[in-house]
Amino acid sequence: MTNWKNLDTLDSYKALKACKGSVDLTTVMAGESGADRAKNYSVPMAEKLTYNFAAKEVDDTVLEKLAALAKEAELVDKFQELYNGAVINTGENRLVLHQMTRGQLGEPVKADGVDKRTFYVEQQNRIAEFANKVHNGEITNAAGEKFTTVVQIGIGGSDLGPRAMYLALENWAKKNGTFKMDAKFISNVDPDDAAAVLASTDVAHAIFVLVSKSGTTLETLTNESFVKDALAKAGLDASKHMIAVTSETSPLAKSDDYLAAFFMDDYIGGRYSSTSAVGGAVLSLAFGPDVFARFLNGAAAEDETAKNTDIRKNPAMLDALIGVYERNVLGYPATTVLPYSQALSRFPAHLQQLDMESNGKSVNRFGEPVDYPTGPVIFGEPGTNGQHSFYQLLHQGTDIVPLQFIAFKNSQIGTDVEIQGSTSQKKLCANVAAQIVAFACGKKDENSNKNFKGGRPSSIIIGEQLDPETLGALLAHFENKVMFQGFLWNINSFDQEGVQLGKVLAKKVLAHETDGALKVFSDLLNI
Ligand SMILES: O=P(O)(O)OC[C@H]1O[C@H](O)[C@H](O)[C@@H](O)[C@@H]1O
Repeated sequence: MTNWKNLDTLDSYKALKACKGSVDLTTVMAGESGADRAKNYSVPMAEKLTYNFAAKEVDDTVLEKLAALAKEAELVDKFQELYNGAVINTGENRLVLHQMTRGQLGEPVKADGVDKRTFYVEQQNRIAEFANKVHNGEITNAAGEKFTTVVQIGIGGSDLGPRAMYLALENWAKKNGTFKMDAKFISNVDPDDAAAVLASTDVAHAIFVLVSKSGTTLETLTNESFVKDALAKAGLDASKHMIAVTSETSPLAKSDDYLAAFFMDDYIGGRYSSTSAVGGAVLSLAFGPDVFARFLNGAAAEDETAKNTDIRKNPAMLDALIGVYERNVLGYPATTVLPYSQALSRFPAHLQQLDMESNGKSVNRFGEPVDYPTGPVIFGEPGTNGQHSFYQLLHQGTDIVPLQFIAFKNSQIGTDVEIQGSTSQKKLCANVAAQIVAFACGKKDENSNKNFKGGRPSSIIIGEQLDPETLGALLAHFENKVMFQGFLWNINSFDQEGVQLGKVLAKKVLAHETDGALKVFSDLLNI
């Protein structure tokens, strides 16, 4: 059994605090020293990705102290307990098994009377069989015609991850001949979301995937009715156009309203569910089950790296430790994810939920207030778009915001043009390289308005090309990073009580059970 202790009680954390200010990026990232760091401060990930931390405010001494912290906080041992089936989600008294959807990292885990790895693989196989039948025309609409579009209805974890993954692989699949069906997504309870998606969809040839782990989410159930209404108006039988993905214990699980139902369970948090049936259904329908399997393999390979006790061989743990150093010792309140890849346009939105819903906590696993900052604010946009938007603050603003770049050597589609001696892909990569050094080193100017102080830390994950395996590895990296940070902060990263209050009050507003400010706002909004 491991010891769960608050970060500020650990001796290695106290030692780490003494390192504050010891690394000046404007100096160490300049000249030969910068070149050495760029070469050596790099850790291999799975699927030919590398995590490079040359431009972080660390040196060998800080790294030594981070390694001591990893050991004292028993990070790898805690991960081991997690994948061997301990009740890590103390708030909800649940196991945490999302890594098991992509592999068996440790001992078999039995829960609810079944072997959990077997259960997840069974669901994958059921989805694969269903998707193959849709693709080969064994499952069709009532007129015997093939389905051409899949529309996912879900919100939060039942939307963001699957949507980001779909967008990440859409062009890759088209280029590689594995694209099967267009996918669309309806998430918001704003009627304009469902109405606009439905208006652009040939509903007679669409299969809808209703995704809700709990089966009780207001937005999703409302959108289900919205879609059923549209299907009825088109003279179609909704039960022949809709499948469900839910947990076996949810109210949806036993309903006859669906063509088929696929299951996840309570041991997979919504924001960790992209590799479960939640992502599996839409991605297998859109790209084929083989592509989904390759995505899982990439995630599994990255999960294996997270078992390593050596911080130079465990990129997620190293990334997590540096993040906590930045948050708690250096005092940086936010971080930004900047993929230099248009395919990852919704990846930052997914990471917002993954990170902030997991680690936005003020009490530890035992319900006691913690005296130190926990999860940072996280936001992002693809580069180079972000450069023409919010980078001004990142370069010259009063807050230092650590940056997390992601870039690939090759584009997905391969169509490119050479202008002024370079392709667009080279221009994209040149920009990310330039930004790393610009942020770290800055540039002196006598005109203070044009002066760049530098000293702004960044990391970069570099890959060959964004494909199913690299995407899986990338996703697993961030999931595992968030998990390790939760361990360091001694918080439960797997529940989300903070989202409840607003939902309860919204119900009161709709029932007109309001007074005070709530009543006035209800009137102002004409509810
Ligand atoms: O999948 P569902 O049960 O419908 O939940 C959808 C989402 O809503 C909740 O409010 C939570 O904040 C999210 O963690 C969850 O992913």
